[in-house]
Formats: sequence, C-alpha cells, structure tokens
Amino acid sequence: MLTRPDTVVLPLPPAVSPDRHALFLDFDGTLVSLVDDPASVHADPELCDLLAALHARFAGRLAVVSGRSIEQLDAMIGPLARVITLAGSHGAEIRQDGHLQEPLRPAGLDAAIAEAHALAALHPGLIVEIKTQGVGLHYRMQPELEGPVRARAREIGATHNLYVQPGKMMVELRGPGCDKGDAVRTLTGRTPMEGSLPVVLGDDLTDEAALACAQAMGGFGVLVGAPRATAADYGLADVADVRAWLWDMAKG
Ligand SMILES: O=P(O)(O)OC[C@H]1O[C@H](O[C@H]2O[C@H](CO)[C@@H](O)[C@H](O)[C@H]2O)[C@H](O)[C@@H](O)[C@@H]1O
Repeated sequence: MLTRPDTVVLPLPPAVSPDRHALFLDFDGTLVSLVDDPASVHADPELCDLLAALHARFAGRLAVVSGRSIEQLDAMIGPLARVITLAGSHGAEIRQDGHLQEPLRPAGLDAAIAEAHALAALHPGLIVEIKTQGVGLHYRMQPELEGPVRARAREIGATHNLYVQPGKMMVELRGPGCDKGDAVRTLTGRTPMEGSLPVVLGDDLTDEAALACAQAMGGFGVLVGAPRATAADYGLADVADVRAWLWDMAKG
C-alpha cells in the first residue's frame, strides 16, 4: 500500500544495527545509476567493496533484491554475487548459500519474446531485454513510445498469461504470482536473517511490495529518488547518497 502521498519529502533513514536489522537492497537505480542501455550496467569496484563490507558487518544479513535475473546479477556483480544472498526476477528467484530456488520458466515467455522483437523491429530505439523469467521493453531512448509500448505489452501479457510489470522507462512481461515482498518475507524466515527487522532500499514501482513488507514487519523502507507515493518511511536522494549511508552502516 502506498501510504505516503507523492508530495512528501521523506526524512533521512536512521542508523541500523547489524544485531537487529537485515538489509535488502535493490540494484538498478539504488546501487547503480540508471543508463540508457541495461546491458551496459555493471557493479564498479567501490560497489563490490561496499557489498562485501556490508555482508561481513551484517554477518550475511544482506540481500540484493532485484528485477534483474540472478543470471544477470552474476554477470553484473561478478564473483561476489556467489557470496551474498540474491533475490532476482522481482522475487521469483532466490539464491542463498549456493542453493538456487526458481520457478518454471513461464510457458508463454518465448512467444512473448518473439512479439517483443517484432515490436522492436518497428522502433529502432526500443531495447528488448531477455531474462530468465521475463522480457523487458525499454523505451528510455524514445520516451514518446511509452503509450504504444505499454499498450502492446498489455496485449502480449493478456495473450500469454504474463504479468505486466511497469518500470522506469520500461515495461516487462514476466511470470505472475510473486513480488519482492515475498522474497523479503521468505528470507527473513530463514537463517541468518530470521528474527531480523527488514530494511529495504529501492527506487522503482517493483520495490513497493518490499518497502511495504519491511514496514509491516517492524523494519522500514527507504525510497531512493524524487518524492512519490510510496510505502517507504524514509528517503535518500540518489545512488551517491545511498552508497554514503550504506558506508556509514558498514563502518558502524
Ligand atoms: O529491481 P531493480 O534491480 O531496480 O531492477 C529493475 C529494472 O532495472 C533495469 O531497468 C532500469 O535500469 C536500466 C539500466 O540503468 C534503465 O535503462 C531502465 O530504464 C530502468 O528501468 C533492468 O533493465 C530491468 O530488467 C529491471 O527489471
């Protein structure tokens, strides 16, 4: 539920404690800045150092919870991705201690990918992003395509029984039935996060389920970016502020 109206400037988050809290961090727009081409994103050395420091300080009570697939997170983050807990594909995939939990690939996904490519063939600025559980249509380079692309995505989703996931300058077709809040609930029910209060940082609509979950479980959510309707209690302005706040938490 979006409990905060879109005009409210949220306060800065309080400090969190490794003894009481678990950290759930969104990736794009929270840990790394948004760019035109989703395939060009990678975790820079400072971000890898930060995640490693948080993983150590919070004794494993850290997860990256992303709309990206775990396959993509592995490629973007590198070897450290094998060490930290990951929830990918908007909560559908979870990997912890080397154990991967993933649903079946959605039945209609290959047909949806073919239709996404057919649409992109008509619009050179449209990027098709193929993921293990979904397909994204990115119009950041041609924002005027938002209306028609979202309309076509709704048609493709209805035809192939796929959930239409809106995002920033993109829309995705993915398997239905899970969200990032489910991933937060699942992980906080397991060692080493069991009993911890979840703290969720995220910027996009897909993060709202996790932000609401954190608040409902006695933790809190932090919205990254400009004020908007949100379930988060706190806010940070941008990726640089997120990293600075997280470094403070990592150093204690
Ligand atoms: O949950 P996240 O980790 O934030 O993933 C959400 C989506 O992020 C990516 O798209 C966004 O970042 C792109 C690269 O900066 C940008 O071009 C795009 O406009 C943003 O929406 C990713 O490509 C998607 O697959 C994720 O679902």
